[in-house]
Amino acid sequence: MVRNVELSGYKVPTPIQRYCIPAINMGHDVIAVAQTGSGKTAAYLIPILNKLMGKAKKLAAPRPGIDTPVRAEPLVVIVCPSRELAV
Ligand SMILES: Nc1ncnc2c1ncn2[C@@H]1O[C@H](COP(=O)(O)OP(=O)(O)OP(=O)(O)O)[C@@H](O)[C@H]1O
Repeated sequence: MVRNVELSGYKVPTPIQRYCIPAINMGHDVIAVAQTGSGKTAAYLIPILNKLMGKAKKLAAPRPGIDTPVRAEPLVVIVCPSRELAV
């Protein structure tokens, strides 16, 4: 995960990321407010992706002919205040 963040060109976390990423990694719920362009998206997506990595089997939907029990369920809900931010 850290390597991929570095490959994205992110060398230093923004202030909102510095506070949010450790808190989310510890399992806390977070409500954060910061101005546009301050890096809020990565502040929640980096720890979310970190938690989801390695859980592909759990995320996979059941498929016909495959005996291994797998299930599909939402693990993350991201709420946006407008349609434009969601697309
Ligand atoms: N740690 C970082 N280092 C360098 N660039 C970053 C970092 N975090 C985010 N960025 C870049 O800064 C830009 C703005 O980030 P982003 O759009 O995620 O901010 P935001 O706060 O979510 O904005 P908005 O309020 O519009 O949703 C993007 O191009 C993003 O790739």
